[in-house]
Amino acid sequence: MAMLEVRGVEKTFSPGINVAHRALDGVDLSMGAGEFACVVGSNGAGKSTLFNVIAGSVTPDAGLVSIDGRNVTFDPDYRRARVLSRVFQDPLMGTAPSLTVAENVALALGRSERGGALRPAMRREKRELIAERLRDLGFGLEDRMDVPVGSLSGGQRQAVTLLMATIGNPCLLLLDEHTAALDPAATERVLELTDRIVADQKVATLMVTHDLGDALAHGTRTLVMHDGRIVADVSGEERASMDVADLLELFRSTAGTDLADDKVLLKA
Ligand SMILES: Nc1ncnc2c1ncn2[C@@H]1O[C@H](COP(=O)(O)OP(=O)(O)OP(=O)(O)O)[C@@H](O)[C@H]1O
Repeated sequence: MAMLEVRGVEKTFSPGINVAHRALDGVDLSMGAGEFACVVGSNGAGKSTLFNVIAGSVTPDAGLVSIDGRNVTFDPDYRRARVLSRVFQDPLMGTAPSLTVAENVALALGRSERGGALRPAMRREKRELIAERLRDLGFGLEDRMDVPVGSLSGGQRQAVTLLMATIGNPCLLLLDEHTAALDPAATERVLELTDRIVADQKVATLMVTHDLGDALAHGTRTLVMHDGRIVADVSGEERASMDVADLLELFRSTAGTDLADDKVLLKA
C-alpha cells in the first residue's frame, strides 16, 4: 500500500485578483514505504506549497492527500504529527536550542518530564538508549549529550534533528532543503546519514534540493516540478544512467523552458 497518495491537488493563492497564481496545478504522486524521492524545480514551481499541503499547513482547493491509507486532506498539521515529520533548512526549527542534546532527544522520545525536572529525572536507561541512538548517527554526539543543541555545528544539529524526526518511526519524512545551510563536507555527511536512516526505517521520504547532483545521487526517484506540476518522475535504470546535463535536458524537454532556479547547484 502507498504510504503517501496525492491526487489532483490544486492550490491557487489570492484567487480572483490580478496577481492570483496557481501554485499547484493538478499534482499526482504516490510513494511506497522506503521510497526516497528528491524534488527539484524552477523558482516558484510549487515545491514548498506541495510540502505545505502534505504537512497540513496549507489546505488545497481541490484533490486529496492520504497518508498510510487515511485521507488527511482537511486534517490540521498537528493531527498529522504522529505519521509525518518535517526537517527544515534551519536546524533550530526542529529543536529547542537551549536544551541539551539528550533533553531534545528525550523530548522527541515523548517519555520525559517537562521543563527543569527533565535533567535530574532522566533515568540511566533512558540516557543509555539516547547515547546508543546518538552513537549510531556517527557524529560523535554521544560525547556531547549534555551540551545545548545551539552550541553544536550545523551538521551535528541536523544529525540530531534527523534523529528526532525519525525516532517515532513516522510513515513519511519531508526534508525541506535540510542541507542548504551546510558546508559541502557537512552536507555529504548529513546526506549519507539521511540515506542510512531512510533505508533502515523504510520511511517514505521526499527531499527538496537545489543540488541537481544530489537529486540524482541520493534516493530512489527524482521528481521535477515546474509551474505547479510534476513534469518528470525518473527512477530505476533511466535515473541511474543520468547525469546533471541529462537532468537539465529532461527539464527543458518536459517543461518547455530552461531550468530557472537562482539557488541551483550543478555539481555532477
Ligand atoms: N502564502 C502564499 N501567498 C501567496 N502566494 C504564495 C504563497 N506561497 C507560495 N506562493 C506562490 O506560489 C508559487 C509557488 O511557490 P512555492 O514557494 O511553493 O515554490 P517553490 O518551488 O518552493 O520555489 P522556490 O524554490 O523558489 O522556493 C509562487 O508563485 C509563490 O509566489
